[in-house]
Amino acid sequence: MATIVPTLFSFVRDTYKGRFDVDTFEKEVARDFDNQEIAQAISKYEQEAKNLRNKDEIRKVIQYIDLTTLNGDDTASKVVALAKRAINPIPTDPSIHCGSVCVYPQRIADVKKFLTETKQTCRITGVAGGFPSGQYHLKSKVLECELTVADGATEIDIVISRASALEEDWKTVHDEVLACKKACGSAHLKTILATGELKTLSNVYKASWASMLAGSDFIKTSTGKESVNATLEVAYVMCTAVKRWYELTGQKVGFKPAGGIRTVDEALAYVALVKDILGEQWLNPTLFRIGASSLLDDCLNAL
Ligand SMILES: O=C[C@H](O)COP(=O)(O)O
Repeated sequence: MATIVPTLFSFVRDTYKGRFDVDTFEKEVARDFDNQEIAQAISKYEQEAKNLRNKDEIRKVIQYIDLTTLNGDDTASKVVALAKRAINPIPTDPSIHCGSVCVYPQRIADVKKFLTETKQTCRITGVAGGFPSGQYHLKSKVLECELTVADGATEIDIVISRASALEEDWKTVHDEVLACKKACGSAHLKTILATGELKTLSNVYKASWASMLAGSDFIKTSTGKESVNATLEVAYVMCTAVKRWYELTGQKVGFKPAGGIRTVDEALAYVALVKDILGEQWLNPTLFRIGASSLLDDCLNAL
């Protein structure tokens, strides 16, 4: 049994890798979600968040944060200040670091230069691949990923084509993510589903599946630029997909809720959800991040 299980995992993984078969996809994603069951689970997570609220958990939340600025007026000095904050978010405790610093492609080189000159390390996330609308030629999405990695990004957050998703063209969604994954080389790929624009939970599940099939290292809820960003409801569906993927392939895909998460209580509800659906093993920055521009302020106020 001990040898059969890894063999089965690698067989399933190799069957899926880089391939998209419409029939197999449709069969795997043909599932409904019970809204009442999700609502009950969410109120449980919100309750548990209150129990989790203590200094140790808040310190952990800080380490999950991809500390983000994604504004048109971002400058070198602004992103360097953000990187300093991500490296040492709690001035009295140099052992704590944020998950990464997350900026637009044109600002990656500024962060990289600062880290090189000061001999410091920090993961650098670049949003790329037509962020945030996804309404660009694939060639330009791929080039943007390549350039962003060349400038020093260690992680790339791309966004799926909502047009293809809403037209139920899941093969195109998959193929675009796959092309970006190849363009990222060894940089980690986080794929944003922009769930607020996907209309149904079934679409959220399908988008999760297409993204994981294409090799995403993480799936992420939102860009922060949609009118509806991260919710516990879509987190429930995405983590259910991550769990199913793990059961089938043995591969752990990370989860990143992002957009509109501003308070410790909100963040801890996501922690409770991940713990319940995926287990403690997902609760570390390798597999769980929170994309946020202002959550760190509330964490520091609560310490
Ligand atoms: O990926 C991260 C999000 O863009 C941050 O969104 P936020 O500014 O609402 O925290």
